[in-house]
Amino acid sequence: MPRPRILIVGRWSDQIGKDPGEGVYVGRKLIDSVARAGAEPIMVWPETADRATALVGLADAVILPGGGDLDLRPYGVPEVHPLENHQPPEQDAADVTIARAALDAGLPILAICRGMQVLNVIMGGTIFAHVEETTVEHKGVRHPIDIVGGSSLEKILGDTRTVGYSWHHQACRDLAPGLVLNATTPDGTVEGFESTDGRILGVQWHPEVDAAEDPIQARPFGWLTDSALSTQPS
Ligand SMILES: NCCCC(=O)O
Repeated sequence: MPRPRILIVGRWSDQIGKDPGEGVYVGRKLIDSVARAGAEPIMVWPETADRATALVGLADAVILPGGGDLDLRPYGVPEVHPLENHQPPEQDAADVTIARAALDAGLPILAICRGMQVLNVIMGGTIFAHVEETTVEHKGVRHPIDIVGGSSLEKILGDTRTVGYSWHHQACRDLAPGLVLNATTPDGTVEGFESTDGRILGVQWHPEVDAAEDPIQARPFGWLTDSALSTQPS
């Protein structure tokens, strides 16, 4: 069976390239995590919904990676929080068009941090524009989580109750229809969700950061590869 093809939406940066100084990239740890799980990582940067649909048609699964903040104004949040760090509209369009196309195609999706928040709002959920620091530090730490018993996440992570590297100032508030909570931090922050049909896994932390050294953090990529293989024609 061929290695499944996993699309990863690129991240915009003004630190890449010489002229005009903008580029699109995927972090090395994310690429390595996918390859190590037995799949082929393919970076994509769609600029229209039609291109996103065409790209998704070539793939077996999708990763919506982490990154800066989504502009929430198109999703019913009129005020921009002063600490929001919006990405260029092209970044939001790339993530949203691929996410919508993957949902339409029924492809497995691993949504990480920003990707999880993007998926939640486009499916009809809501986001906290800024989460004040509580008893749980959310910036650059590995913190404890409570995992919902019987969830897919529990099957994936087993007995571990500490997430990998986590850095965020926003968080999912109300989950969209079709998504169910699978993990929270002790302060109640949403740390993960999954779809009722088993095709979507969202994690607020970044499993790719520790996946090379920590086999548990590699498991979400194994889950995505297995899910992608199960959708390939036999
Ligand atoms: N909002 C983008 C994901 C990272 C963060 O919440 O800071």
